This record gives sequence, structure tokens and C-alpha cells, in this order.
Amino acid sequence: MSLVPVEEAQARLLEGARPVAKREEIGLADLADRIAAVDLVARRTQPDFDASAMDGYAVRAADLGATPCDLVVVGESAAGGAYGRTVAAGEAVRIFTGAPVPQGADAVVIQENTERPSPEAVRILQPVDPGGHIRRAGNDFRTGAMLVPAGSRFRPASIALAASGGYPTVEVLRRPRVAIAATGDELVLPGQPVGPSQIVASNGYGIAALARAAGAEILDYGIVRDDEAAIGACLDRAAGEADVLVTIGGASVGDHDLIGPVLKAKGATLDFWKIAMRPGKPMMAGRLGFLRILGLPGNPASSLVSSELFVVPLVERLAGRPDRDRWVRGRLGVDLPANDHRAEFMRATLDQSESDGAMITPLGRQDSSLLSIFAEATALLYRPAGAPAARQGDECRFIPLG
Ligand SMILES: Nc1nc2c(c(=O)[nH]1)N[C@H]1C(S)=C(S)[C@@H](COP(=O)(O)OP(=O)(O)OC[C@H]3O[C@@H](n4cnc5c(N)ncnc54)[C@H](O)[C@@H]3O)O[C@H]1N2
Ligand code: MOO
Repeated sequence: MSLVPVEEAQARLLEGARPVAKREEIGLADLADRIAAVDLVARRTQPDFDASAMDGYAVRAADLGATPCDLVVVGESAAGGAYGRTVAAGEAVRIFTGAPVPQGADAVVIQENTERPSPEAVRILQPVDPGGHIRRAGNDFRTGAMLVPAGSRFRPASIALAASGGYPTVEVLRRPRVAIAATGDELVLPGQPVGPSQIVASNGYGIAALARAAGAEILDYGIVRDDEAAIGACLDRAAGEADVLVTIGGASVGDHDLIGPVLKAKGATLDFWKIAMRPGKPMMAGRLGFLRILGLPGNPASSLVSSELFVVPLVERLAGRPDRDRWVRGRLGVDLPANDHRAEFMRATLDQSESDGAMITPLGRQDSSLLSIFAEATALLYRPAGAPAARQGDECRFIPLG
């Protein structure tokens, strides 16, 4: 079977992938980064009264023909406690920011432009135009105005806007459910005793963090043994509750690499297997009914690179987020030899201090088993398949790592 080019594999994976159709109603506290399922139209007007923009005195502008002049202070209007009567000629009302401007008053004088010659009187030192320092009713929005269109991703300001518009809860797209299963007889959970020839299952935690940031809800299936029945049961479980199943390990050609055989036995479609990339070659993608399956290679760097390139865009698409170009242009920090037929994604560091663009330098050791090197990397440097030798300073592309 020939290797599938990376771009082709990405395109085939996203073919027909649409945002999850199910919706749910959630509270404002959980709204960050969720996608609005319906248009949010204002249920109220903001502000729904003329409000003072400053601390000072509500006055009739016409009273201030010649300043300084003294007015009688007849009461107070505070935020949440209006002045109930009408302001008459020669009168002023002490007022605070956000408080309703009383009937009869048409301007606010800021308190810095006043003096209090006595408790009953205020001396206005400068005139003010009618409407001065007043926020008119509906200044922000009116009932019926479009606040957040369906399909938008909630940002801090739009969450606050939803609250202001009268929504205690909001209908959003349900997050895609991504089940993650680490396969392998050698694996133990973090914190458990590690016996001879065993290792700690680590990859799933990094992949879960990536998928969650891309908009997924994670279903953690823990460790699944290298056993066709166990992997089959995991597939059945995912088909019943998840949108995507990500398996880690068992994707290659060894006698204990069972993901491919189990997909076949279960009648799942295998969309593609083996990508022209390094690391991450043995990745496979398939489907069982509505479930999408990504079989990632077990080597730590391989599984994380595959997740950046395949899990993230798939989850973002299913979550209803817009497709985005994650590639950034930079310059090589070192000379590099010609590349072979597999695109290479090198763990690299990024120096943003250069004036002519970011400088990317691959880390010394690129072995796909090295998590310590991955954790040090701040970028994945892309070397296209068949790329000729490159010189320091040549343009290159990279994905910044979060
Ligand atoms: N004869 C061949 N052998 C291999 C080939 C090949 O083309 N022909 N490809 C190699 C490449 S490239 C990769 S990548 C690996 C991937 O193999 P698998 O996906 O089958 O992964 P495993 O064999 O199960 O595990 C590989 C390695 O990773 C460790 N691992 C597995 N799961 C986890 C986990 N959740 N957390 C941490 N580490 C994990 C596992 O213990 C192994 O050390 O195949 C090559 N072989
Ligand atoms: O593709 Mo493997 O991922 O080279 O180690």
C-alpha cells in the first residue's frame, strides 16, 4: 500500500465532516468558546432608561445661563435608586454613574465642576450642553437587536453581552465527544507501580488536552489490552456514545498491532492507512456508522504530531469552528539536508526576536519516542516530502505549539 500524502489525508479526513447537529442549553458560566446554536436577539433594551455617565448633579441646562450659579439640591438618584419627582427650575439632584436621570433634568454636571457652599445648595462653575454626560436609553442595544448570530464562538465580551441581553442560559452546539483509548499490554496508568517491561501511558493526556482545546468533550477509556475482544468492545462502546474514537498504539504491522484487524472484523470502513510523514506514518482513519476512528501510532511524538495534524482539525470542524490555516511562515535557523519521500514535522524552537520573521531551529534529537524533546519544542517545523537541501535563512513553514 503506498503512503498517502499529508495534505490528501487531511482533506479526506474532513470530507463530509459537519458540525455536530445536537444542541444543549447551558449556563453563562460554561459558555466560553462554545458555538451559538441559534441567533441571540436582545430580550431587553440597554440601558432601558436615560442614565448618568458620571458622578455629579442632574440639572436643567437652561438654568446655567451665567455660571457660577447656585441651585437647590432637592434629592439624590443613585444606581438602583431613582429620584421619584420632577426637577423644577433652579433645582439640582445629586446623581451617580449609572443612576436614572430624573424627569425634568436634561444634563449632568460632573462634581469636579461644582462646589457645595451649604448642604442645601450646589454651585455650578461651568455650563453644560443639554444631553451632557447622559447615556440615552437604548444607547447600547434595543429589544430585538441581533447580539450574537448563530454559529458564532462565544468570546468573553459576547458572553457578557448575552447576559446583558437577558439570557441566563444559551442554546449551543453540543461538543463533539472524543473517546480516547490507549492500547497496549505494556501500559500502566500514571501513579501505578510500573513492572518489568511496562511503561506509563502518557500520550492520551496530551492528546486529550489538544482535543479539549479544539472544542471536544473527552471520554477517557483508559487502557485497553492488546486483545481483539477488548478493542472490539471499546469500538462498540464508542459507536454508542462518541463522535470520534482515538486509539493510541497498535497501528503498525506487528503481531500485536490489532487496530486494523479489529476495524476489519467489525465491518468498519478503512478510509486510509499509512501517511507519508515522519513521525506518524502508521496512522489510520476509518468509520463505523457515524463514528469516526483515528488510529494513532503509539510512539509519543508520533501520536502528538498526528493529533496536531488530524485530531485538531477534525474536532474543530465537528465543533462548528471555522477552518483555519495553522501554518505560519518563518526562516530556518540552520542548514538542513534534502528530505526523502515522507514529509517531516520536526520538533523545533522558535525565536520571535528576529526582525525579518520568526527563526525556527530544529532540536538536536528527533527520535519519535522522546517526550522530553517535544515538551521543549515551541514549534513543529514542516519539511515537505522531497524538499531539496535548505540553507539557514531560507523561508519555511511551521505550526506554533501551544
Ligand atoms: N516493521 C515495522 N515496524 C514498525 C514500523 C514499520 O513501518 N514497520 N513503523 C514504526 C513506526 S514509524 C511507528 S510510529 C511505530 C508505531 O507503532 P504502533 O502504533 O503499533 O505503536 P505501538 O507498537 O503500540 O507502540 C509504539 C511505542 O509507543 C509506546 N506507547 C504506546 N502507547 C503509548 C501510550 N499511550 N503512552 C506512552 N507510550 C505509548 C509503546 O510502548 C512503544 O514503545 O511502529 C514502528 N514499527
Ligand atoms: O512514524 Mo514513526 O511515527 O516514524 O516513529
